[in-house]
Amino acid sequence: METPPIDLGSLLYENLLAILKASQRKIGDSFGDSSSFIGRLSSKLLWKETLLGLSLGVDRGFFREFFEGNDSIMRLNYYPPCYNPDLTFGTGPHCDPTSLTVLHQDQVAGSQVLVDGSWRSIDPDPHAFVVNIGDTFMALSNCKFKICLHRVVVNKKTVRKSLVFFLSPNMEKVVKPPEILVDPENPRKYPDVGWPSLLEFTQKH
Ligand SMILES: O=C(O)CCC(=O)C(=O)O
Ligand SMILES: [Fe+2]
Repeated sequence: METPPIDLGSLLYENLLAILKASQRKIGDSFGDSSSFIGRLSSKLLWKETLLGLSLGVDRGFFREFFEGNDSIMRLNYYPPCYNPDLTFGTGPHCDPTSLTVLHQDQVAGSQVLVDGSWRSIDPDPHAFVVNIGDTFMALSNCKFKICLHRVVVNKKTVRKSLVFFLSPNMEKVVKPPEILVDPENPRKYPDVGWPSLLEFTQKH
């Protein structure tokens, strides 16, 4: 009998939403609670073992092991209105050094991504998360997944807020793709690199 296809998009969305809802109550309580939330979010993200693992054909244990004891962080961004929005950015063009970024924006537009040489807005949608590939995941996937350059523009009138979760390995980890992603046609694109060195390199270049 054929197994019904998994709706990975819904699975991801339902999981993230449940965890974020729980966190909104908890973050107000104390920092201790918010850090335990980060632990839960990173260990329960089904997609890091299913969506990404499946699409790469990588054994699910690989990501579980790589992200064990991860040093993920959460950032709350606040962009005040700007008198001269054409002269500055909320956040200048950059790629995230971390593995994966899960972003939830409020109803104010501002996030943009570079596609084929032009900047495109990511329309705010309360029912959607924006998921970015970071440098670490690009190296881990032997460049099968690509980083994306993004930025935030500001506006004259309205405050903008966003909530960002950065999935990162712990500082002991060496970033190295699984063997299944390396063969003579797809040689290693990067040498083995410790996560702290990769982080430092991405911040300096
Ligand atoms: O606020 C946003 O939409 C994006 C923020 C961002 O790119 C970041 O915090 O790395
Ligand atoms: Fe970013």
